[in-house]
Amino acid sequence: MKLQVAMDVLTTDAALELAAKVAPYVDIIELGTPLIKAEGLRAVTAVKTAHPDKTVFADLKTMDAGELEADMAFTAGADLVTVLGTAGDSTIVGAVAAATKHGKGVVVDLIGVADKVARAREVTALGAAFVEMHAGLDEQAEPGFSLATLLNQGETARVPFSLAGGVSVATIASVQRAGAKVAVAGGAIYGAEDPAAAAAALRAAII
Ligand SMILES: O=C([C@H](O)CO)[C@H](O)[C@H](O)COP(=O)(O)O
Repeated sequence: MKLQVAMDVLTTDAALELAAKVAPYVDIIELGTPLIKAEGLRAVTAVKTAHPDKTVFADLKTMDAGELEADMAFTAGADLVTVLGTAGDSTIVGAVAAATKHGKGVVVDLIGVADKVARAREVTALGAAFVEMHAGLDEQAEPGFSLATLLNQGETARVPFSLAGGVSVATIASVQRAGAKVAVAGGAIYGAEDPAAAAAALRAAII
């Protein structure tokens, strides 16, 4: 299983500083949606330039204009971009067309999708590289939130998936047991006093 750091910081400088600390321990470096909204795709170019050997993931959460937005991000240096699973099929097909043109990939983020298992299968058939079983920061803060539902949905879907929803050292082994190809960790890394040590601990917890 691969490890992805989600950089939900708000400036390119902070992203570059964080990426430099954690790069030795992660496979995929994600520029979070708030970062891209704050800094634009120049942040993607800056991170890819600093880490050409890493997979750079632009969390665009595209809902429309799939081909255009994906093309913009791939041109800026992204290797993977996200499109929302709640988007129409034509948006996902458009983004996949851009990915094919650039030799890159589309990840479909299932945040907010009611039937994640069914949608995961549909978008995989449309050409998604993998889906993201995702509970966002707001959903994680809701009373009664549990990672167990996401783990179960990932296992049940039987398609390639990543998992994001407050993944920590305590839970990353369960993410791997559920069959995820990528574990995504944001707050557990960027919120730690020592992000490099936190990333190293997550890496070490992968069996
Ligand atoms: O995608 C994310 C969220 O929508 C804000 O951009 C997070 O990066 C993702 O949830 C992973 O972060 P943690 O949940 O803090 O691990």
